[in-house]
Amino acid sequence: MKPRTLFEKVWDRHVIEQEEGKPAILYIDLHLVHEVTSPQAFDGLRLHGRALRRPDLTVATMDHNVPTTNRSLPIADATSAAQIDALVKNCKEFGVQLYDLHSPQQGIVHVIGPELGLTLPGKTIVCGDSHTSTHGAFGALAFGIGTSEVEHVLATQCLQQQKPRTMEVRIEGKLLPGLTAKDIILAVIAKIGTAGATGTVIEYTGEAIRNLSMEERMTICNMSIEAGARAGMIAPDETTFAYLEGKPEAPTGKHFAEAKEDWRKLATDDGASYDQQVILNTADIAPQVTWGTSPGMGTEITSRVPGPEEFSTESEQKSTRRALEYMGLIPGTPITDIEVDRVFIGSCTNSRLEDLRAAARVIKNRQVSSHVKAMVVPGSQQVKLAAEEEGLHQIFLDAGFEWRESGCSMCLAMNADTLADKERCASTSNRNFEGRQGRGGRTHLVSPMMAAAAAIEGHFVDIRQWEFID
Ligand SMILES: CC(C)[C@H](C(=O)O)[C@@H](O)C(=O)O
Ligand code: SF4
Repeated sequence: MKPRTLFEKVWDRHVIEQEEGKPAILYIDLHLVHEVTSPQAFDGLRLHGRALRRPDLTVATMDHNVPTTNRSLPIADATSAAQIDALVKNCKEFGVQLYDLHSPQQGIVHVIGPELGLTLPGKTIVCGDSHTSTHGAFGALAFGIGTSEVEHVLATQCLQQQKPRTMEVRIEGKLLPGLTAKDIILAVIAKIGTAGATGTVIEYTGEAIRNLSMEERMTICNMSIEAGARAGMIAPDETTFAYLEGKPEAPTGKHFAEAKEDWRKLATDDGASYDQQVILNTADIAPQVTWGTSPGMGTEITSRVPGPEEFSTESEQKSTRRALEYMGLIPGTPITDIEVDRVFIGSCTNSRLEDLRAAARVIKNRQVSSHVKAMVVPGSQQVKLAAEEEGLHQIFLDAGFEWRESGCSMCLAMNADTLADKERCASTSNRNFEGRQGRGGRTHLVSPMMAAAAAIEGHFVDIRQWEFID
């Protein structure tokens, strides 16, 4: 048989029908649902008198709209309250397991899937959410779908899909202290651009990737979509299996051993080829800070804010000019001179236990700068609890951070957590679009360590040169 990539193997296992020149029909193993992109889909089912094809393969949580403060109070925002109520009602009516506002397993959909062991190697996973690519860290084929497709999957458990092309992103070298998975993926996007991987599924390979923990791998796959890719994947290995063993929904005992043998077969075969290839070495990557209004507008902490003339095309020059104006930045300013008003540690990119540990290590026995307001929003209630058991919350609170309940929060400001006009934020999230964290708000994407150091110093600092206890 012709050597195949990880993506091709998972794809082949799920094609139900493939007519020449047409999209394939894929079987979907897991459908994750949240409150923003599901109400119309459930309405559609009702309208056509349809039931759910596989309620047992459908799991819902509420994350985008949920308050991160006291949850016993009613939700003030009418749209948020309506979406949350609709999800409760729909899940009840259609028999879907829901982790609601008061569930100990509630959290951002891409954080709870892996932590519950729902996300497994070789699965096809969809959700009405672009960052579904996160789950590819386990060697699943996981991608975001639109609301009409959500309805289609609810009704049929299948999806029409054009076969994507493949791209290998190989990261060579080792990660030195201060450099993180977030810096790798921001550097990849800065290099290839936000459309660089359009129409492809990325497979991340190389020594640096193999040495990453599962949580770090999720950070990488999470942002694949910001490079334009359909999905990002990493071949499952011992790190993956160790993470999954004992997770509530993962196979157990003999079944786990059998599953492991099967999952091992998913790795890309020797001699398989990709349609495109990008190679980076960690030696050439420094901690990253975005300066503009797209995740590709990023640079190194040791660098300066670029000017429009540094870009070759007229359209790049125009978008740079506009981004600098929106961000209130002057070309030539050293990145380390940029002062921040707010720090947000959270989102499905960087709100897991290891992220919180990394940030806590930086801030321990220090104080948040007097002109900065900083908050930590754990990705799930389970992350929150685990962090509290280790005393991380106390480190954050002692330093002057707020410690909140889990959800998307200020990643996209659909709840009450927003930036004010012109407020500047060091954020561990994945999108820095205009208005993303609140109208007129200015977002700089960074790693949790870099965000923590910015909270303390009040401006960006090179974490590698900054003294912190390791
Ligand atoms: C609300 C949802 C549709 C959206 C997405 O698809 O990604 C959100 O999660 C985001 O990060 O912008
Ligand atoms: S945390 Fe942000 S990126 Fe992730 S699902 Fe929520 S809104 Fe989207």
